[in-house]
Amino acid sequence: MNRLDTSDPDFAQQFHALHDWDANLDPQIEVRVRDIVAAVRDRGDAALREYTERFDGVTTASAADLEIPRSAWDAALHGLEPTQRAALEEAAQRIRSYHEHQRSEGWTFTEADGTVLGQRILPLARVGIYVPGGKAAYPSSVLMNAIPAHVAGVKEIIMTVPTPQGQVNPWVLAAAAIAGVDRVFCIGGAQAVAALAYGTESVPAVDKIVGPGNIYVATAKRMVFGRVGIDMIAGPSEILVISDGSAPAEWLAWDLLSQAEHDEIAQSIFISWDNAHIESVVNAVDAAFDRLDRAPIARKSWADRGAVIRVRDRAEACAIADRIAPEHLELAVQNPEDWLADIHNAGAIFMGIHSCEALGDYVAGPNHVLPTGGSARFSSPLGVYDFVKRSSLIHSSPAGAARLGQIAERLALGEGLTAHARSAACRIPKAGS
Ligand SMILES: NC(=O)c1ccc[n+]([C@@H]2O[C@H](COP(=O)([O-])OP(=O)(O)OC[C@H]3O[C@@H](n4cnc5c(N)ncnc54)[C@H](O)[C@@H]3O)[C@@H](O)[C@H]2O)c1
Ligand SMILES: N[C@H](CO)Cc1c[nH]c[nH+]1
Ligand SMILES: [Zn+2]
Repeated sequence: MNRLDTSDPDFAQQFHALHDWDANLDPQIEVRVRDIVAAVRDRGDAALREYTERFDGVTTASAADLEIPRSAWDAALHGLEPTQRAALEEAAQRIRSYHEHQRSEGWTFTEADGTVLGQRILPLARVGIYVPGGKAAYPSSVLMNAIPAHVAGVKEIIMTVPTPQGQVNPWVLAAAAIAGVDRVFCIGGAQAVAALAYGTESVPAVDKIVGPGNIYVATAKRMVFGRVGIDMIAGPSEILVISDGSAPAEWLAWDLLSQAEHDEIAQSIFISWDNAHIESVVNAVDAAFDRLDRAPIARKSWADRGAVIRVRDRAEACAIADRIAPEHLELAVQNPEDWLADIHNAGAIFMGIHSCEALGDYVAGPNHVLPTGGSARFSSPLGVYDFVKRSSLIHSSPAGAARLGQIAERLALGEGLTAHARSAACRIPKAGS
């Protein structure tokens, strides 16, 4: 774990290094992803089946085997223990009711001359949701991706999820059944993104691809953007905990490790001004590893990318949080509402010592697909707004066309665009007519 202290003269340099999560990524990844995307675009199902065999160890007798039939999801749902099913259903219900608040309506207004202006909002027709499945299965991510799409009114939701060595996670399938997914394909990585973007004989092309994934998924999403919409480029998961010492060290250790266990390149950062509290949390983290199923992943993440930053005071803590712009920010402090005015950049803010990130990851209701890598400076959690598009409406009255036509004509002539000028001018009644 990296130890930083804002009073250290090297702080700026060390802080910069902490941020650079993609500095050591293999540049060959981009080359490989480009080849995969091109192959799926050009050779469709044949390439998709080859990559699914190579990267996930899944051999298919025909392209039809890439799709997981609805009967399998229904069986998975019915096979869950009643308590497991109730947990998924309650999480789904809470996520749905939270996202219903994000619905927005179109609007119009009428000007004095009768011209009507407005905006229409319509759901996207077909979206692809990428559910990660390489190192762990994420039924919660099925709910977080599919439910806002459903609330937005998307007509068709196509889900892809890799199934390494053919292991289909029943929770993932059950979540698809609960969340209103329409079709599920057992494909992952860059090849799944390419299939959704370009379509193959089996996988329909979609309008937008959403959902988190590893570097292959993120790189492929970046490449197909423009051909289709994407939600964001989500990098490895992150948590930043700021503590005034009011939470037990052990609670905060679990919070930090809850992100470290996702991925070797996930990042957990702890900030406080209280030296004794910092040491207690560091010791609590060290003592916790042996109790983790995914200890090797968490150890590596904490060792390489984890950090403890000692600050002088609360103002410095807020300034650093804003510079990091974390995916998740836990304000493990008393009166967290007093801090909000000083925090501007964070994907999700967990307020007070009882609001741990795990609640938000699964069941609180807000979305867990969040901007990472500092992109919370300019982007937002996945939401219903990601599954709609807006069209402007212009319904000019004759009087409006006559008045605005004169302005448009003048501006068009200024740009040297004669057809534009004539188009506007021909709607201006001639004097005396
Ligand atoms: N932000 C969120 O909401 C959220 C939620 C869950 C998970 N995550 C993150 O998503 C990521 C999931 O990663 P993952 O790997 O477990 O699953 P993944 O589904 O993103 O990736 C698995 C796929 O990667 C491809 N792949 C693996 N090695 C490859 C190689 N050498 N060459 C080409 N392709 C290769 C394979 O096609 C495989 O199917 C983690 O970083 C996790 O932290 C984020
Ligand atoms: N913390 C992840 C988002 O960064 C979401 C997740 C899914 N399951 C557990 N956690
Ligand atoms: Zn998590």
